[in-house]
Amino acid sequence: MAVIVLSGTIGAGKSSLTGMLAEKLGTTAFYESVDDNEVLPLFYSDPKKYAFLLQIYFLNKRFASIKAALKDDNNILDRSIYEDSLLFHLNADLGRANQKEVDVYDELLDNMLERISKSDINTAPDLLVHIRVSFDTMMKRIVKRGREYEQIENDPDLYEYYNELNRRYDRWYNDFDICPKIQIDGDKYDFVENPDDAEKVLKDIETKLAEIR
Ligand SMILES: Nc1ncnc2c1ncn2[C@@H]1O[C@H](COP(=O)(O)OP(=O)(O)OP(=O)(O)O)[C@@H](O)[C@H]1O
Ligand SMILES: Nc1nc(=O)c2ncn([C@H]3C[C@H](O)[C@@H](CO)O3)c2[nH]1
Repeated sequence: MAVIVLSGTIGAGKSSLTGMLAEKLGTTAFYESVDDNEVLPLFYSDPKKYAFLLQIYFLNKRFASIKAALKDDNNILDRSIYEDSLLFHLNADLGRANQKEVDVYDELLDNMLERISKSDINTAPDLLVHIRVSFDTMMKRIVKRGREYEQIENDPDLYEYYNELNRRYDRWYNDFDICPKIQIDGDKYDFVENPDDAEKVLKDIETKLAEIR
């Protein structure tokens, strides 16, 4: 059994492409807990207080989704577990988590990752689909989607948070070597509004899947 995982910064288009890909492959989409996530608005209102709690919340949900997704072939997860650490370490570097919290988190994540390591072909993802967007596109998409707590007009500090997150994502993707990967240009391909772009992106992913299997 194997899964396909999406990755990318906030607003990159992961949920959108997850749904499209699951429909195309006739499989199930597993979405990140957002609308039903009571910790997320708390985190945006007071990041220092809630960064660690949010991270544990996401890690727990993510692990449950992975276990459920692994029950069938080709299910799609709208964010990989490998990005959680990137988000948490950014928050820690911004002083929103202390060293003890970082140590506990890193150890917990390592423990969980042992169960889905790249040496285990039954649990490691088949493919990571990374949607890369420029900072400019990221900002436009966050506005377009309109989640209140993510808007810069409500919290100007988010500008630097998003900017740094986007920069770190580029490095993270280049270094990623857990499973085969493919990058989608989310600036170039408007796969949400343009059916030709959607077809091209889905075809590229299917070609890559055929190549690696
Ligand atoms: N390629 C695209 N072209 C045009 N609009 C897009 C594209 N990708 C996403 N969008 C739009 O951008 C917004 C964010 O997309 P989506 O929710 O899929 O992102 P996400 O990566 O899942 O974000 P998050 O990590 O915050 O959950 C939505 O309004 C979506 O319709
Ligand atoms: N701090 C933090 N750590 C995570 O692991 C994480 N995963 C997602 N998110 C935030 C980003 C979007 O606002 C929203 C939807 O992706 O949730 C996270 N935030």
